[in-house]
Amino acid sequence: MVAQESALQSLQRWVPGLNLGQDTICMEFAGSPSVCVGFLRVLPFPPTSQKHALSTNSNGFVHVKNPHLDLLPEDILYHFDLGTKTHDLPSMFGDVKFVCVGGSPNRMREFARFMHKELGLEGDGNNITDICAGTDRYSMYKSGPVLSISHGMGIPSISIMLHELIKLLHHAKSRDVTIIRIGTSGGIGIRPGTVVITDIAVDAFFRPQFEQVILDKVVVRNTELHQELAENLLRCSNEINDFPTIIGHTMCTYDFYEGQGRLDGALCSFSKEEKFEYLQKAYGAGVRNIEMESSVFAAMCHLCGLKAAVVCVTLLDRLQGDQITESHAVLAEYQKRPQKLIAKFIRKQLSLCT
Ligand SMILES: O=P(O)(O)O[C@@H]1C[C@H](O)[C@@H](CO)O1
Ligand SMILES: O=c1cc[nH]c(=O)[nH]1
Repeated sequence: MVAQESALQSLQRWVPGLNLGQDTICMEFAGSPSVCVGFLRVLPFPPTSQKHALSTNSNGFVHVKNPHLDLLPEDILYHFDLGTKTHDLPSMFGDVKFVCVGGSPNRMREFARFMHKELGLEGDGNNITDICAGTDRYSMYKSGPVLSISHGMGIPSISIMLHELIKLLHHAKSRDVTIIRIGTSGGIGIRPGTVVITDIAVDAFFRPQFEQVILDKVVVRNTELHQELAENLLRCSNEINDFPTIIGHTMCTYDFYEGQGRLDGALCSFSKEEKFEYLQKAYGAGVRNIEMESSVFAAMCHLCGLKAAVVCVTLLDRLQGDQITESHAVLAEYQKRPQKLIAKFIRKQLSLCT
């Protein structure tokens, strides 16, 4: 009990306003020693400035927070079909400055081709090869300093990819990396085709946190994204002036159907009225879109010192319906919007445009 109290006191120094309770929950913070204490209840919004101070990474390298890694003779990144002994990761990835991730392998290949052209790289980019061709779990393409990777659907899939990606960037000694998820989502109360830049990812209870079960404990992780990066991206979109873009909260769910309040799944255990009440409540809490990866993405990037953003286009307004009824051509054009925005941002960062 004595040890627990002193850990709690030290946590309170990091997070003023931390509330003690009887829940079996742990809270982790970027930049702190690996703090994990039982019997805590945490307030949802530790002050922003404090959290950024905690995650500041002075040398620009990507943090891995796992002391066991140093003991491995070789690190096999199994789902990428890459490894520290079989591949020269620093020469393959040491120059990476931007990592863009999204659910679909085809979308991420198209993005890599698009970036190849946007960066004025040699050739037409059409013969760009999948670095992870030895596995069909994920696809990975590299266009100059831009890495483009697919992550599949949902939290478990993107989480596995991120563990291996963060280790890859660490082994490669990549520095000052910005990572952006470019995806699709369902909007709430906004015009389909609107691009939402996430300020904070929230769970299905609208709490800005991600809960990860580790051994027999629930560990609560912060899901705030990089606010300055979000505002910078919004400015880029205003300059393009081609499609509506807003900053808002993104709700991350474990399911596309019942988990997102849809009435059209194989199962549905609630009424139409309950669905609307829930979505209106989400809107009232600041949620403007729903997808399935942002919370773990924000949490892992924050802990590892990666500057991260989530930029998702909305395919429909969930207050108007559940089914995605737009034509393939319209959906394809919508999916291109986050890509155009990120291309503009990267070009600006590399001083390739004003
Ligand atoms: O990046 P994508 O477009 O795959 O993200 C959303 C969330 C789920 O993965 C999927 C559901 O259709 O789309
Ligand atoms: O409604 C939607 C559309 C895309 N992706 C989601 O997760 N939900």
